[in-house]
Amino acid sequence: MAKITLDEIRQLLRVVPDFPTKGIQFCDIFPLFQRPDVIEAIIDRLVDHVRTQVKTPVDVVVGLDARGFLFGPMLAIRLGAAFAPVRKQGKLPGQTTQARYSKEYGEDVFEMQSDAVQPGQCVVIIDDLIATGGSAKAAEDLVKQQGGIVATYLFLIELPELGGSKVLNSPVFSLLEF
Ligand SMILES: O=P(O)(O)OC[C@H]1O[C@H](OP(=O)(O)OP(=O)(O)O)[C@H](O)[C@@H]1O
Ligand SMILES: Nc1ncnc2[nH]cnc12
Repeated sequence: MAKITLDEIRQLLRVVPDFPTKGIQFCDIFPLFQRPDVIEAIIDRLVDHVRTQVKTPVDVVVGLDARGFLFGPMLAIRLGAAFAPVRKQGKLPGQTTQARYSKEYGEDVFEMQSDAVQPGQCVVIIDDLIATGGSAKAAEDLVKQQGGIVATYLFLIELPELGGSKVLNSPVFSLLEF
C-alpha cells in the first residue's frame, strides 16, 4: 500500500476560528482519529525519527496533558520505553514537581510525579502541537528538575509563526508546519 503523505495528513486537519477564545485559529486533530491508517502512519514516522536521530536508548516518553496522551503511550510501546504523563495541576496523586507556564491562550501549571523520571534517564517529550512553546518548555523544566535529559521533542504540528521551537533547549521534530 502507498505511504500516506504529509499532505494527506495536513488535509485532514480542521481549523476552527475563535476557539477556545476569540482570535485563536484552533487546529483540531480529531478528524485524524477517524483514520486508523493515518494514526499508524504518524506513529511510524515519529518512531523512524527517534530511531535514526536519538543515539541512546529512550528510557521515558513524556506526554503532555491532554492531547500528548493520545500519541505518547503508542510511541512508548514501539520504543520499548516507559510513559510518564505531565498533567495540569491537581490531577496527579502523591509527590509531584510543578512548573507554571503561559501558552497561546492562557496560563497554567503542569505537574509530574516525582518518581516518573530518574536522574540521567533519556527522555523524549511529545505533544500534538507546539504554538508558543510555553507548555513544552514547562515539561522540559519538570524533566530537568528530576535530573532527566531531554533527547528530543516531537510534535505532530508546529505553528512556526509563534516561534515555539526557539524557546526549547533540545532538538525539535515537527511532522507538519501549519
Ligand atoms: O505551545 P503552547 O502555546 O504552549 O501551546 C500548545 C499546547 O496547547 C494545547 O494544549 P491545551 O493546554 O489547550 O490542553 P488540551 O490538550 O487539554 O486541550 C496543545 O495540546 C499544547 O499542549
Ligand atoms: N492554535 C492552536 N490550535 C490547537 N491547539 C493549540 N494549542 C495552542 N494553540 C493552539
